[in-house]
Parts: sequence; structure tokens; C-alpha cells
Amino acid sequence: MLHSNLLRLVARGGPKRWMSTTTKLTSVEVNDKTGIATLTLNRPPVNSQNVQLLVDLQSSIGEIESNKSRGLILTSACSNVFSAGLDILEMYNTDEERLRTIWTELQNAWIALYGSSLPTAAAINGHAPAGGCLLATACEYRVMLPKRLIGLNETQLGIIAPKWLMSGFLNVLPQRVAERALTQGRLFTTEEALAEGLVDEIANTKEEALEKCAAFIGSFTKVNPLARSLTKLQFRAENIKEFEKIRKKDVEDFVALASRPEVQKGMGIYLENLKKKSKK
Ligand SMILES: CCCC/C=C\CC(=O)SCCNC(=O)CCNC(=O)[C@H](O)C(C)(C)COP(=O)(O)OP(=O)(O)OC[C@H]1O[C@@H](n2cnc3c(N)ncnc32)[C@H](O)[C@@H]1OP(=O)(O)O
Repeated sequence: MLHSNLLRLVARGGPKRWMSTTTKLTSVEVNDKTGIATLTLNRPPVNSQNVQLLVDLQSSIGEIESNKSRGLILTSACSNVFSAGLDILEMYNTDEERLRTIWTELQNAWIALYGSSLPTAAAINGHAPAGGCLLATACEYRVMLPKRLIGLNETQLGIIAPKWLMSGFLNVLPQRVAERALTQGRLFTTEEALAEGLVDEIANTKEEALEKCAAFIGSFTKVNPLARSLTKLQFRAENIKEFEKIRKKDVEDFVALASRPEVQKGMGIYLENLKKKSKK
């Protein structure tokens, strides 16, 4: 009996169980041994964040919080991209109501992750521009694969990242470095990101990145969970309060900006260039 149970565990790749299926654009797997949940973004080819991905992400975070996991690791099912940020195709040539929904769900996903009381870590197994960087910096710890890119490149698209979107970035980078990077729309290589403190460690494989994230979460084993989470949230309270004050206006500001003809035109050109590059 014991032997056949062990064989089943080995066949499943160790003491893991699936908590939700991949019919959604995210999936959750909890390691029975460590109690740590891995939340995987699964929208190939680049995990661009459409409304559904953002809604599924919130639902997976809620699931992990309610199943009493010990921590959350965010990662990607795409081989070379953590997340390419907001789905530009969804923002291009659309109506104001859709833009309102996109931005509201981005806000909801960010606050669910940034304000989570659980220990959170990102195993950044690929590029993480814009909204990808937003999710990674909403976590408490980041481990990234070599020779990938991460940063907030919004100004390159002719758009302005609002204050809340910069919060995580500003939590980890000195103001001087953050200001320069944001105004330049700079994407950091993994190695530059490590040198500046934007990521905490480099790992050579996704598995190693997941292990390093799990070790970070494991470092809280001897800390009282309530004391830990209240301390974390004290650090984040000011940013969360400021965000709550402006969140409705921020949606309307985004809709006004994103529907401007010159911004729409810029998105069209940006998309065309992306497509040209991917066909090369
Ligand atoms: C007023 C608006 C405010 C918006 C504010 C904020 C935040 C945002 O998140 S805006 C999104 C900004 N994102 C980017 O600038 C990233 C763009 N993508 C890339 O740089 C690369 O794709 C990336 C480095 C992530 C990956 O490179 P590759 O692995 O080489 O993949 P490809 O470039 O070949 O892409 C494959 C395929 O995906 C399409 N794609 C890529 N990114 C997006 C995106 N963000 N939205 C929609 N579609 C995207 C790309 O065009 C290719 O499509 P096909 O040509 O049809 O294969």
C-alpha cells in the first residue's frame, strides 16, 4: 500500500497536487510538503495581459489566500517570457468601456498581489517589460533567468506610468535610479537588474528560480505569520492608501489618455513594429 502510494507520488513528480485546472489562463499548484503555491500565467506566446488573464490572476490569488498556503510564487508557462505586459491588441482600436474594464482589472490584479498578506516571490523565467515588471515588483522577492529584460518602458509607448504602477519599482530601487529608468523607458538586463537591486537573485533554470523563491518563503518558517503579514502591510499601507484615493480618477485618466488619437496611432505603430520584429 505504502509502496503503491509512493509510486503514485513519484509518477506525479513528487508531493504535489493540482488545485485548479488550466482551463483558466492561470493555474495553481500547491506543494503538499512545503505548503507553497505556484501560480502560473499561461497565455502563450507572451502572457500579454488581457482582461481574462487579469481576472483569472485575481481569482487564483484569492484561491491561494483561502486555501491557507504558506506563500505564493508567481511564474510563467511561456518558455522565454514572464509577461509582455498589457495586451496592446486589446487596447488598440477599441471603445472607452473596454479601456475602462482593462485598466480596472489591471488595478484589481495589482492590488490583490501587492496587498497580499502572504509571502510572495516571482520566478521571472523570461522577459518582464511594463505590466510584467509591475507584477514582478508587486512581489516581495524576485529571482530571474540570465539575459532577459525587465523594466517599466511605458514612456517608449508615449504613455505615463501612474504613481501606483511605480510603487513596487520604487520599493526596490533608489528614487534616482527609478526616475532615470522611468523617464528613459529603460529595460534592464537581468545582470543590470541584479546590480541595481531590481531583482534579488539570478537562477540558471526555471526550476532553480522556483527553488530559490521557495527558499525565500521558507525563511519565514519561524516567524509568526500574523506579525509577518501586518509588518509587510505596514510598509505598503501608504502606497495602498494613496492608490485607493485615486483609483477611480486613475481609470478615467487612463481612458482619456489611451483613447487620444495620437496615443492610438502610437500603439498601432508599436504593434506593427512588434509584428515586423517577430516575423524576422
Ligand atoms: C495608455 C496605455 C497605458 C498602458 C500602460 C501599461 C503597461 C503595459 O503593459 S503596455 C505593454 C507594453 N509591453 C511591451 O512593450 C512589450 C512588447 N513585447 C516585447 O517587447 C516582446 O514581445 C517580448 C520581449 C516580451 C518577447 O519577445 P519575443 O519572445 O521575441 O516575442 P515576439 O516579440 O516575437 O512576440 C510574439 C507575439 O506576441 C505579440 N506581442 C508581444 N507583446 C505583446 C503585447 N504586449 N501585446 C500584444 N501582443 C504582443 C507579438 O506582436 C508577436 O505576435 P505575432 O507577430 O502575431 O506572432
